Parts: sequence; structure tokens; C-alpha cells
Amino acid sequence: MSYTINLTEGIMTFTIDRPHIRNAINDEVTMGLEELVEKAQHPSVRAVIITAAGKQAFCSGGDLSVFHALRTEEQAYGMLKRMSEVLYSIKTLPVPVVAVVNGAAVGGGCEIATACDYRLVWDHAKCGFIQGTLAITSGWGGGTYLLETLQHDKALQMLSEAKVYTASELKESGWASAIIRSDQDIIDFFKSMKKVHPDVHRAYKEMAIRKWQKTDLKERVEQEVRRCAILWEKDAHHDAVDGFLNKTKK
Ligand SMILES: CC[C@@H](C(=O)O)C(=O)SCCNC(=O)CCNC(=O)[C@H](O)C(C)(C)COP(=O)(O)OP(=O)(O)OC[C@H]1O[C@@H](n2cnc3c(N)ncnc32)[C@H](O)[C@@H]1OP(=O)(O)O
Repeated sequence: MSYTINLTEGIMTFTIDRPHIRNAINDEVTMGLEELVEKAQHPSVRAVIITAAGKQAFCSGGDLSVFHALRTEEQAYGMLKRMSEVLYSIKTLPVPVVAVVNGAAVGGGCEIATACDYRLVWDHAKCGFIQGTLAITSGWGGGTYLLETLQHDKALQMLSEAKVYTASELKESGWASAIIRSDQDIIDFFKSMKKVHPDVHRAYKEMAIRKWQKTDLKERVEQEVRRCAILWEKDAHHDAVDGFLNKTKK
């Protein structure tokens, strides 16, 4: 199984469990996230955590060994659209969603974390929207969410530099909500959250969702997906992915 879902004291935790491939997303993990979205609707759930196994990576994005088989714009669109719908559902869950970024988050991994309300970033983690190095843009909605989250120039810079940043740089830009140095820091974060009644958290989340609905967030994500699919089909992208897969196999 590539993931686990666990509910403890009202906190539902989704853990991607593919550390050998740096917790890259395949169809099974996508299905798992869809299951999470359904389960997290239960009234007993007061918060959701998304994290991953091991210390090396939170998520290295789409599993390129699988998704590299998608050659055309239409094929890419199907995969990107499905993941964008999952991330939109996660973003609009009625409770706070917290990414515990236990290691590197790159490409789609950074998009998943950006779809969450809070990002608790371990001090050793490096994160970035590195899609530009593969001659594509973000394609799961993460670029649109980043522009909602950070000051405009910081978001645009993070997207177009296509590089990874340290935890302290991520805190400075506003992407990381907090830097985590021990498990106790995570416990303390949730202890503080639990001081306030779950209905209050739900009410504030509703407020945020109303804003996203009014500003056509879903339609903006759709445009991101379509633009990425166009770039995906081009040789520049396929050549760059060949380069990554061949380099790591050497
Ligand atoms: C598809 C959607 C798109 C989006 O919309 O955003 C994307 O997500 S594009 C994908 C972006 N991801 C990448 O380009 C992968 C980048 N990966 C890395 O930069 C590094 O792997 C890492 C995450 C920084 C970790 O580095 P390190 O700890 O040094 O591990 P290795 O690089 O040696 O990797 C170990 C192992 O895992 C394989 N791997 C890693 N990431 C992926 C991936 N996304 N897809 C497939 N395989 C991946 C890597 O090939 C190594 O395999 P072996 O050599 O066989 O051990």
C-alpha cells in the first residue's frame, strides 16, 4: 500500500508511503487522496495532516517513471485534471489542513503542500516549484494557490526561479508557516489549535472558501491545468524528463 490514513483524537493523518521513490505520486496515492477527501468530511474530524514516510522527502511530485508514458496534451490533461480536482477538494475541506513537510517537496509535492492551509516545514527540508526545469509549469493548481498565498512578487519569483529553497528562506517568504526542529514542535502546534473550539476553525475555513468561490479559484486552476498540458506535449519537456530519469539511473 502506497499510503495510510489514520484518525486519532479528531486528527486525520494521510501519509504517503513510497520513500524509495521520494514519495512520488502514482495512481494509488491519487486514489488514496480521493479517499482522504471523502473520509475527512466526517463531523468527528477536526483537522487533517498530510505528510509522508521517512525524513528524505515529503513528495517529489508526479511519479515520472509512470507519468512519462503520457505523451500528448490530451493524455497529460487527464492526469493533471484529476490531481487538480483532488487538490481543490483538499484545499476546500471544511477543516484546517496542515502539511507536515518532513523532507524535500518539489514539483507537484510543493503543489500539494501549497494547497494546505498551513505548512510545518522540518528544518532540513528543501522545497521548490522546480517544474520549470522540466519545461512545464505547475499543473495541479499549485501555481494558482501560491499566488493566493504569498505576496505577488514572492510567488512569481518562487514559480519562475524553478529552484529549491531552505526552510529559513521558505519562512522568510511566508510559504512555511513554521520551521519544525523536533516532534514536540508539531505537538505544540496542534495543542494550540485545540485550544479553540472546532466550530470556530470550521467557521474561519468557510470564510476562506467563500472568498475562493467568489474569485473563481476553480476556473483559474482549470486554466493552469490546460496551460501545463500544452507544454507537457512538447519535446523540451519529454527531453528534460528523459534527462532526469537517465541521470538517476546511472
Ligand atoms: C507530474 C506533475 C508535475 C506537476 O504538476 O507539478 C510534477 O510533479 S513534475 C515532477 C517534478 N519532480 C521531479 O522532477 C523529481 C525531482 N526529484 C528530485 O529532485 C530528487 O529526487 C529529490 C526529490 C530532491 C530527492 O533527491 P535524493 O534524495 O537525492 O534522491 P534521488 O534523486 O536519488 O531519487 C531517489 C530515487 O527516486 C527516484 N525519483 C525521485 N523523484 C522521482 C519522481 N518524481 N518520479 C520518479 N522517480 C523519482 C529517482 O529516480 C531515484 O531512483 P533510483 O535511481 O532508481 O533509486
